[in-house]
Amino acid sequence: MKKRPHVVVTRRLPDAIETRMRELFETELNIDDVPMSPDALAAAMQRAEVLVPTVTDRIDAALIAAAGPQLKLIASFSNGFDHIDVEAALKRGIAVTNTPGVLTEDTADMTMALILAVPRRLVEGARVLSADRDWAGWTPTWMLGRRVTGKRLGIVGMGRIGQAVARRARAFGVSIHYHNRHRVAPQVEEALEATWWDSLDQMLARMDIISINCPRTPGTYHLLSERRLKLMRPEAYLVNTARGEIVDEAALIKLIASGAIAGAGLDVYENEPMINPKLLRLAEAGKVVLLPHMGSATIEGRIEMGEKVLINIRAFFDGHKPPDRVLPSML
Ligand SMILES: NC(=O)C1=CN([C@@H]2O[C@H](COP(=O)(O)OP(=O)(O)OC[C@H]3O[C@@H](n4cnc5c(N)ncnc54)[C@H](O)[C@@H]3O)[C@@H](O)[C@H]2O)C=CC1
Ligand SMILES: O=CC(=O)O
Repeated sequence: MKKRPHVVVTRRLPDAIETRMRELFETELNIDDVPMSPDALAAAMQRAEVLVPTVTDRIDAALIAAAGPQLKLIASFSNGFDHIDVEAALKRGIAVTNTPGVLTEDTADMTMALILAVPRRLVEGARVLSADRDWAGWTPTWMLGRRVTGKRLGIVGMGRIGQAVARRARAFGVSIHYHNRHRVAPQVEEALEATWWDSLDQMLARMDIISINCPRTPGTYHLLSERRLKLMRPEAYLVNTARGEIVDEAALIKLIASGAIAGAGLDVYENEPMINPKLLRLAEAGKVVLLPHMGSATIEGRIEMGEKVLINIRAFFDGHKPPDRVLPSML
């Protein structure tokens, strides 16, 4: 009988996925769900043929260099793969896979929720009834936000999630603009009635809402730098459900605090899980809505991500190319 591959999983996964994983592979689970230290990850990479990490595991070049020769596949339970030094892995002959597509709609829903929540002061309003309970009733001038319909949305990164955000925003009467590494296919642009901006700077200066939906790569670190954030209009909002490091967080905080940008809706942060206390104060003041990196957090999505991990591992050990290989052209 063929030897079952030895798989190490770094965090708890949905029950159904863990059960199936145990049926199919020689599986080590992280039952306590405590994040693995770099030493624990290094040890796991010494014994595993397959590592199943998530976005909270930093698989850097040093860890990959120290991995045992039996490690053949890093099958990440995530869409983004910026936590893995893919180039170093591929150089060592270790394949890398991710779980694209199955969390597109969930993450776009959460992005749209932030696009609505920030200008319409949703969280502030909800807090009035849950905490203080001192609501004196409806008044014509209290708790006024900004209208969403008729506004211009600029999407940075018009891939799967960016396009799904555009589809939703159109239904709210928002006009779609985008900046992407490459212009998207004409039929996609046409269906979304989307306007392409070759210049990110020019787009930033004209939009009411900016949504960040590009991956974190060496090229997108602080893509929204202080200089670029300063191009935004004082009435504009920034929403980021991609990765914290794409935005210069300290500059964003400064500009919101000074009124140079109206506010922000964030699901991701530069130093997760640490949150800059100044951001928490802005949240108290109703200037930002902060979510704890939960863009893809649905039961359905997490099960489908797990299924993708299973399929990728099986395909690899059956001698096929796993469907969700991260290729050098994607880096
Ligand atoms: N908050 C959350 O829970 C989640 C966050 N994500 C994040 O969302 C990101 C996007 O996911 P998908 O839409 O599935 O990826 P995708 O690969 O389909 O789309 C990304 C788009 O960004 C573009 N892009 C790359 N570099 C760019 C640059 N410098 N400037 C402008 N555009 C650039 C690409 O050309 C591509 O069209 C992931 O990489 C991940 O970091 C993904 C899932 C859940
Ligand atoms: O941020 C989550 C992911 O899957 O990427």
